[in-house]
Amino acid sequence: MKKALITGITGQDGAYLAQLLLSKGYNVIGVTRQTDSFAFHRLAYLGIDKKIEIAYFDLTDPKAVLACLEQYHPDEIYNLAAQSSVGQSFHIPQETFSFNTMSVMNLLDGVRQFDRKIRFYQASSSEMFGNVSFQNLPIRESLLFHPVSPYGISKASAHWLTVNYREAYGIFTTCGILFNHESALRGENFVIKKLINTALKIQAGKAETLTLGNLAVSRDWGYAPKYVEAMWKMLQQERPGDYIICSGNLSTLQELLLKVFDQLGLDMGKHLRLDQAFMRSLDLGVIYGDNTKAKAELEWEYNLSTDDLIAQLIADEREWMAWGDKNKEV
Ligand SMILES: C[C@H]1O[C@H](OP(=O)(O)OP(=O)(O)OC[C@H]2O[C@@H](n3cnc4c(=O)[nH]c(N)nc43)[C@H](O)[C@@H]2O)[C@@H](O)[C@@H](O)C1=O
Repeated sequence: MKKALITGITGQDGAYLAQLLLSKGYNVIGVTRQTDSFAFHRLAYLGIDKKIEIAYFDLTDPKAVLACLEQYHPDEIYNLAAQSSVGQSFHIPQETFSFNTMSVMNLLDGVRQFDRKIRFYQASSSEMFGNVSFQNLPIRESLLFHPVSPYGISKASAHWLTVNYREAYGIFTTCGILFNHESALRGENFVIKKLINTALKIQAGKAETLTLGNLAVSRDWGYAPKYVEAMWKMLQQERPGDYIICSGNLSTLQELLLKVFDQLGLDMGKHLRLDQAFMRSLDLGVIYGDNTKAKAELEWEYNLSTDDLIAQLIADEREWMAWGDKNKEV
């Protein structure tokens, strides 16, 4: 039985990836610093909270990382732990940068010291590219990084650390450069989750207003459960590489907002407010990617249109909210 260590197990991607690996017969160990039971609500929702062994420690402590590797000796490590909010990274830049780089350094160096045959996946991000000129769209793996947020800068550093351990020590390390990927398990501060969750509450008479920031941003939005499949595929290849994982579809936030309000029969004029507080010091205008390499080399499939995505997210959110109502104590 293969053993996988997933850091960031309590987040959206950690939960879906754990579900996928369990379905493939893996023994899954999840790493987290959080001890309150609410932290595990995503795993409970998927019905897998009792199937995962949890290791509680801080990834910024190199001794604790090495001890964990020695204790569990995983075949594969999926490093998903991060301060993942771009907006928040402008308010807590030191914490974002130090956690998002030192955690990766400690894991990679732990692998180097303990067992170089352990395979390592790093969660890189489209935020590393920053604002891209029109002729460089759609973004491919070869494009130079020019991040424009403390988060993007931390992810670019972590990305190059991961490449360096591959080149310097021959360790099988791979980076998945993921564009925005959404689901009902997304944190509530991310915009698509906030939009759909609030719109459903407005429809049910449980909320009155949706407050957003910049609606003009264009992004490549995708469905998270499909994206974790690519993470697993990356670690099953003969040779390690870095892959863009995206939908290839481009929409403005305003277009998505209109589609959601339209599907739920809501009046924008009545329920939408704009607030400067949700605008960023620097934001990405238009960004979308080219997933050709992932589709060809990993045989990764992604066929959802933006309309399919919205319909799926609304259906999933309804199920998630109903589960939350029934499991208030979780
Ligand atoms: C690939 C990347 O994807 C995610 O980062 P993100 O793109 O910043 O995601 P988000 O949902 O916070 O913002 C998307 C856009 O929506 C705009 N926006 C407008 N109004 C609100 C608003 O009210 N809230 C938020 N959060 N954003 C808003 C906001 O200004 C931004 O342009 C993370 O997974 C990250 O870890 C990652 O790697």
